[in-house]
Amino acid sequence: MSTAPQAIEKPILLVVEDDAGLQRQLRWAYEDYEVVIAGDRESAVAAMRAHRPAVVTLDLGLPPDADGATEGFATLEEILLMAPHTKVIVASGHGARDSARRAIALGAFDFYQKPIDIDELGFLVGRAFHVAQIEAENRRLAASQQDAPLANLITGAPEMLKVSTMVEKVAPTDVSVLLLGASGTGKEVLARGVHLSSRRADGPFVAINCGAIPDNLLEAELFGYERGAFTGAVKTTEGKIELAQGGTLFLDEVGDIPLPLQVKLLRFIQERVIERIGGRKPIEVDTRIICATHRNLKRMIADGGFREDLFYRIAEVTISIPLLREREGDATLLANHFLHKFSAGRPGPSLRFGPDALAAISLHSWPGNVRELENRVKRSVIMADGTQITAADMDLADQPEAAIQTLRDARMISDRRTIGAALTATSGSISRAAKLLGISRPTLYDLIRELDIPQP
Ligand SMILES: Nc1ncnc2c1ncn2[C@@H]1O[C@H](COP(=O)(O)OP(=O)(O)OP(=O)(O)O)[C@@H](O)[C@H]1O
Repeated sequence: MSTAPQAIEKPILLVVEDDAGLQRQLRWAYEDYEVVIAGDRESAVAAMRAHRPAVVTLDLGLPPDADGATEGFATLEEILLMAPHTKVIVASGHGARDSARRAIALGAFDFYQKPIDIDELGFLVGRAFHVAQIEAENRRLAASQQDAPLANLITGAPEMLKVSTMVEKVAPTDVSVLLLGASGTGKEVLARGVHLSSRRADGPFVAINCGAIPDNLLEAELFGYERGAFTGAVKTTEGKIELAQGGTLFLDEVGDIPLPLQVKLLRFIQERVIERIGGRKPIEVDTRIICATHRNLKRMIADGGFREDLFYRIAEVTISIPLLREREGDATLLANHFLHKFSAGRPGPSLRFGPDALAAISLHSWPGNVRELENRVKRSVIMADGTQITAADMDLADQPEAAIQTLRDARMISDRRTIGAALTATSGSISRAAKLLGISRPTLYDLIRELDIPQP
């Protein structure tokens, strides 16, 4: 039994040519393409709309200006306006090099001189299809990378890969997520990642740093107010919660919200309804809440600074983000990423890190985490003379001090890691974790406090 050969779709080549003889010749010349012919600007534009060819050959001498090039240029411009990535090969009459040059300046891909040599034109057409295909593939790749929810998260460290896997798992669900991490560790990057991989990705992502807004203004920022609600309330204003309707609300530094406001926030989370300050109308808001803090909320609960009921509402899933110095290799990786970002478009030869800068990057303890690294690289791009960035350009020249600090840090890092793992393995049970670690419960408590270890 024989199977019918599968029809392979040929790429479409649009030939814009008014000469009937040449039209016939070209129609049969290229068997690798589906040739579509157009004799003037109007039919060329119609064919573009109908077929979206990747490659077009265009005779500049089109009616009503068959002896000039105005109609040809107008057609070229319309094609590129409609589909800027089209590869247009223009045909110019003998001795019309200026026209060819102008066509290239307008965005034509290439040109050839009449009379037509079918083989030569075939070669140009083949090359144009090849380039068009590579460019289309690059655009597709770039778009898919841009759209990837965690595209902005640069990391090679296993600890962070675990974090991004967790983000990908919780994102499609509607659970509340609490991100625990020191300043500059990328909490907002991850919160955005959760939003972008969720069903709310088309809705707004509204971020508010509760620690940066004075207590007396925070309520108005979050809940909004009606005109005349207080002195200075000149017009009704929506709060951040309302602005996050249909999307995600990111409450950064949630531990900084004062207790009375915590009560109001809890009520919103339970009832999904808010009232603006000075307003009487309940407003329903459908939003997902992601919180973050660098504080130890469990300790705050014990000290009476944070409501336990609110904690359980905002922390259905908790994700702990490691410090930059705990992510092996990431400081160098990120430094190169930021160097690339900040030196793009800079005139002169490309910059790279010199050996002392690279040593400083891996020895420094990065108390300000990724944000500090980003700022230091930005600074170094401005300060660098020549092509090599030095440790001094990053303001990291005091190596011995950094190294000594690193030894102490190394112990802390290892202690944090081991204790964190024991707590995770025992689902946060202090007595079982202490047993696993071979230390007493009070010692473990002390270490948790001293090393500021978030508890799962
Ligand atoms: N893994 C990463 N890859 C690339 N850029 C990152 C990464 N982590 C953080 N950044 C960048 O570092 C800066 C700080 O990150 P982000 O604002 O997310 O941190 P944060 O933990 O929310 O900080 P803060 O607690 O101070 O608000 C941002 O410019 C962010 O784009």
